[in-house]
Amino acid sequence: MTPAARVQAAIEIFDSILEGAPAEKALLGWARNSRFAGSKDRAAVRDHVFGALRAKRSLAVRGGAETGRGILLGLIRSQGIDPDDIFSGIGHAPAPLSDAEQAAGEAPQSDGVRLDLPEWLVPLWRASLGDAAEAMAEASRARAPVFLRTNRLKTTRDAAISALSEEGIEAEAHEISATAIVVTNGARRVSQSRSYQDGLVELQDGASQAVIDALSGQTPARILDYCAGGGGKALALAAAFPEAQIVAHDIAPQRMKDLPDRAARAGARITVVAPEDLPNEAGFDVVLCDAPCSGSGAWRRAPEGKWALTEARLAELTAIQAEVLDHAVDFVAPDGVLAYATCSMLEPENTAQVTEFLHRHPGWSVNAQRAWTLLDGGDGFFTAQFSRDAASIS
Ligand SMILES: C[S@@+](CC[C@H](N)C(=O)[O-])C[C@H]1O[C@@H](n2cnc3c(N)ncnc32)[C@H](O)[C@@H]1O
Repeated sequence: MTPAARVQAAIEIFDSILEGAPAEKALLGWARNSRFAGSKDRAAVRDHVFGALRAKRSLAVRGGAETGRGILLGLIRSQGIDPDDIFSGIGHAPAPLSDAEQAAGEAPQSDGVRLDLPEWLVPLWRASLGDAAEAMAEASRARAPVFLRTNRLKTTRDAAISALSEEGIEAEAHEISATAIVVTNGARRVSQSRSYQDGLVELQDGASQAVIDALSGQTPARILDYCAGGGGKALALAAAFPEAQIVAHDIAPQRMKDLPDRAARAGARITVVAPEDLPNEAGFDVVLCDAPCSGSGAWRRAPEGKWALTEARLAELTAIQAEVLDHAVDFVAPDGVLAYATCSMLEPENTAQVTEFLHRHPGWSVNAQRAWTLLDGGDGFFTAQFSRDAASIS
């Protein structure tokens, strides 16, 4: 495919996203119907679509319309490419620009457009991030780095980097976590590599790994991953605490369906427990609640979440987060730790949850709290650890 044909494909895919199709589904549908497209074409089209999604509002202004064509025109302009080279109408290229499209492209006006955020979110974004708000909005428009976690059950970080290098994947250690590796070249080959398939490394964001590092002062015998989902954190817990029994739970147990296979590949022992069986369990030294959240710290990876978030949805999420904490607290051993985490940078999901939890649960204190922003290299994350006050342990 020519560069221009790739842009035309992205325009059509973006139109179906604007009509309500999930981005991954729209890309898959296009790939299935475009057997002529090679892997480089698919990667380039995907980059266009996700690049456009991350900055949808400002690009629509630059391109003069909230359509696939307008937004992709905005993307081409933002990349400093002459639109006439792409919008030529030759072969499978998009049609030449109209006079109106030639004239479009003025600078974005409102804060929401300039920062590429939904308008209602701008004040909350500023209140949550303070001086870093603009930098974080800008960083949310960039592509996320590909992070791997060294699986310490099988290897060391240096050995994993060497093994990747032998397979032509360049990677280096990242300071965000003692297990973190960032891929500098060959990211698309990771999932097919021996290093990945043999379980030396897992795909996991760096800040996600740092949340597990934050528990390193503990010597737990039993750990409950209360919101285990696909099991990324459960696997990291199993590697960080090889002596501990790790129990994985999720309100939607089908989300954990791949966990036994992932654990086998990683050489990790994880017990998956069904929600109806959880009441038979108690007395965990660590209970981790990696709660459902807005995902605002991970919008570089999942930009659709940015545009889908509404005030009502945020209120729903904060209610679920409080409920998760209130249920999970019963599973914590008397001298155990309740750890809360979100991949969000929004205050109502983070410090406000901590304050409200302490109000609802007298006799508990926070003993550690930490936030990571995109400037730390990984996703935006938050964690807090609670424990019972000595006087309330009987
Ligand atoms: C952020 S995801 C977990 C990601 C996972 N820990 C990982 O590292 O891959 C949040 C999970 O919480 C689960 N969840 C939502 N409400 C819950 C509840 N009330 N109790 C337990 N899990 C819940 C969701 O099904 C979802 O899988």
